[in-house]
Amino acid sequence: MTLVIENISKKIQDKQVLENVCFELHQGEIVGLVGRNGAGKTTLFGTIAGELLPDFGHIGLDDLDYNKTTRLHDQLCYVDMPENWLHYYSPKKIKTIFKLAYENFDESWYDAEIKRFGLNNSKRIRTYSKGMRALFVIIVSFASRAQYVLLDEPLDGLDVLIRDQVKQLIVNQVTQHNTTILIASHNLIELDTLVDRILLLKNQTIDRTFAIEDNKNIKKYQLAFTGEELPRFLRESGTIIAQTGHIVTIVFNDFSEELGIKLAGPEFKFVEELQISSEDVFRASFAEEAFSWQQELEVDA
Ligand SMILES: Nc1ncnc2c1ncn2[C@@H]1O[C@H](COP(=O)(O)OP(=O)(O)OP(=O)(O)O)[C@@H](O)[C@H]1O
Repeated sequence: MTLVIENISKKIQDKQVLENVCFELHQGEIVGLVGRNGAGKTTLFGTIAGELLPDFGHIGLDDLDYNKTTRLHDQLCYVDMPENWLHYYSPKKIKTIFKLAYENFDESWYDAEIKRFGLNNSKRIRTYSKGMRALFVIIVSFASRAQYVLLDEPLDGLDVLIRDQVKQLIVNQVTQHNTTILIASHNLIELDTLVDRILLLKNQTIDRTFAIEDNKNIKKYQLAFTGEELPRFLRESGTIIAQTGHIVTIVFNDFSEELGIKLAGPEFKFVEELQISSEDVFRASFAEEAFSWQQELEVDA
């Protein structure tokens, strides 16, 4: 089964938030969704889940239209706490609601996890702390046993110990149930340890998809140049994410043998390849904005 997001466009109050968003999610994948604040991640989740109607485009599960096929609705779970009305209810009550909504709801697993994490079964979710709410969302979403689970900032507000447990829950869910999980997060370091690939939402659309593990062409270097000026080919072939005097940290999206030869030349005092992370790719994708802010700060100072 494949979830197909096809040409989704959405305007909110005359503002184009999403435009021609296209991607597919396959069974058993964990995929990250990243973007700047206000990029439209939550809007995209709401649109995929059918809470918001797209202006154009459609969400398909294989050949069927998700929004128009009611029997598909237990194949996807998105709980957008705290906005969701569910927060007025206790886990005990929510169980009865979810059992009606999700045919394969795993009651015994749900009860066991609520108990294991010490969540109060009779207290309304709105009285929970931020971290407890986040934990509850993950438990109820996974207990639905929906094929597709959308998690918006699932690790936000969780302490380190619970975070480790939650990451384990995510991995177990995929290995044991072949669930597909789409995770929106600003925590790129943690995403790197979880996801198979990352979708970058920029300029209202999926600007790029990347997988750090598989992509041997994305490289990060730290180097010191010898001359007065930064060698021009660096700016043309890479994105500088940090510079202090003659020392530069640069990300190459498409590293080649030819570039490797140039870096070994006399223009550089030292050249060292560094381990790349999604955070570096993110910085490189928004380098122009970061650079213009830096310039504004320097003018103000
Ligand atoms: N109900 C609304 N009314 C007006 N504007 C909205 C509404 N919901 C979202 N927007 C606007 O749509 C844009 C996308 O918002 P959204 O919450 O989807 O972004 P996001 O990527 O999830 O942001 P963040 O990372 O900060 O959570 C923003 O400019 C936001 O102001």
